[in-house]
Amino acid sequence: MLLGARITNLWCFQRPLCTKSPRLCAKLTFSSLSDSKVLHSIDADCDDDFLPWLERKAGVEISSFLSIGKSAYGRSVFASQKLRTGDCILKVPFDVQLSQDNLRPKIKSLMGDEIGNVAKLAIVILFEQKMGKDSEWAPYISRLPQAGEMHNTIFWSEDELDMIRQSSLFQETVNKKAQIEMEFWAIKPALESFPEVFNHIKLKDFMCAYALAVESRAWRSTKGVSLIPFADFLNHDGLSEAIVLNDEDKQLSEVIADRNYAPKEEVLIRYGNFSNATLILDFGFTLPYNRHDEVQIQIKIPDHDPLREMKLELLQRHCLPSIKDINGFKSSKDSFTIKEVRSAGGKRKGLPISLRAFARVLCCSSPQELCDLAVEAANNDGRLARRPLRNGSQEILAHQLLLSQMTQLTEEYNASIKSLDLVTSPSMCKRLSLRKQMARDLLIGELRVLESASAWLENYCTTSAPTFYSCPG
Ligand SMILES: C[S@@+](CC[C@H](N)C(=O)[O-])C[C@H]1O[C@@H](n2cnc3c(N)ncnc32)[C@H](O)[C@@H]1O
Repeated sequence: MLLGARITNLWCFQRPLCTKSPRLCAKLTFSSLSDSKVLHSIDADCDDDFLPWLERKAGVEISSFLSIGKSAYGRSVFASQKLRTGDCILKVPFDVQLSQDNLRPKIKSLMGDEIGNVAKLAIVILFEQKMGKDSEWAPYISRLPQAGEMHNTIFWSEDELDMIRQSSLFQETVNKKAQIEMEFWAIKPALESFPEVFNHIKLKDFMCAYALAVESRAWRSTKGVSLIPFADFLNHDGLSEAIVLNDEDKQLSEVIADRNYAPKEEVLIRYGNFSNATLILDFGFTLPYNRHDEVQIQIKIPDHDPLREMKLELLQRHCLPSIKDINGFKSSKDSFTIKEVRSAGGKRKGLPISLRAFARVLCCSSPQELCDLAVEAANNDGRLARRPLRNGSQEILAHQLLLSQMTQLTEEYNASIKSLDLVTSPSMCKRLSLRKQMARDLLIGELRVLESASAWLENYCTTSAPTFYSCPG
């Protein structure tokens, strides 16, 4: 739930930690996941003593409303009594949260500014893990997931990654692995100064601490990023309105119930508005239906286009490298993020304006048309091709071009989804079938986005044609 560096930057979440101001974080809606989930079993063997331990450490009560139990998705948190909307169900003081401040001073002194907060927190985890029972955090650290228990794509084998090659998540995973590796080599010399603790530390260990313990369960905080014991046992529901809030005045993190809960019901929060791609990369799971799914598409100006240089120059002059339009769509040069086109109050929202502008430029067939666009931009807000082209048939052509790209991508996605049926191993293990299901959820979600875009484009091309043709020039 930490920051990530998805291309879109949409996922710059270290987990969205709201500074508390509205008492109840958002409007009240009922979460779909939580409706039917009740306590499977209190994890009596190991978890009955966790909250009392944390409360002793904090010197204050953390929650009288919740208990830890097992869910279909590992540990989870359940209502131990009736909860009402607006109840503050847990409060975790900052001083029982783990951050880079917990780094031993000797180790800290060897870490340069080039080492990021996440890497530093990962070292804290590794250190406390190595201390074993002697760690003052042992009851918490021992409950963090082990390597092999999580399914973030950075842990997928090459064959498994092949299942998602169609999605931009494939490249994001490659980039992420490279980034973690780079950080590991940067900190390794410092760690080697403490052979008694970090003896023979391997990239794999660092990667686990980085991704397992930190990225999937740390929140952005004033200290960079922090692990919030107990709060991080809460599972995710994309429709929940409850999130983790920070109260800087009281120096604690808290969660407010976004609805009523019956005793023993699983309590869920929303980690953020994350697509399945983000959820797999950072958390190692997907939702069967995720309304935040999105697709990265790249559109290139063909090499054989005689106006290529002129178009590139024009785009560079008028389009900033990264643009966020009013609908929250982000894009950079020739790469665009599209979301599901929904009908909002009967009015369809459409595709990102920047993508449509790009297509309009792409469709120009003479230097004069490009000059006209440049003049129009200069006479307006400086942005290129934000309005329908005056030439109606060109406008349709631009959108047909997008439609053909969407159609091609749709076919490729359909083929990838179909080929998942062929993915099997002699004894199809639980891990592979789980990851296959995640790949399916991801691809199906992205396909849904593409299909909605195609439908919108088809409609635009059909319904707009007469209007454009009737007002030439
Ligand atoms: C912050 S932890 C939540 C506690 C976790 N279940 C545990 O056992 O410690 C986040 C992890 O829980 C699991 N998880 C949370 N919500 C989920 C969901 N809706 N579906 C599947 N897995 C989920 C994923 O493994 C995720 O990486």
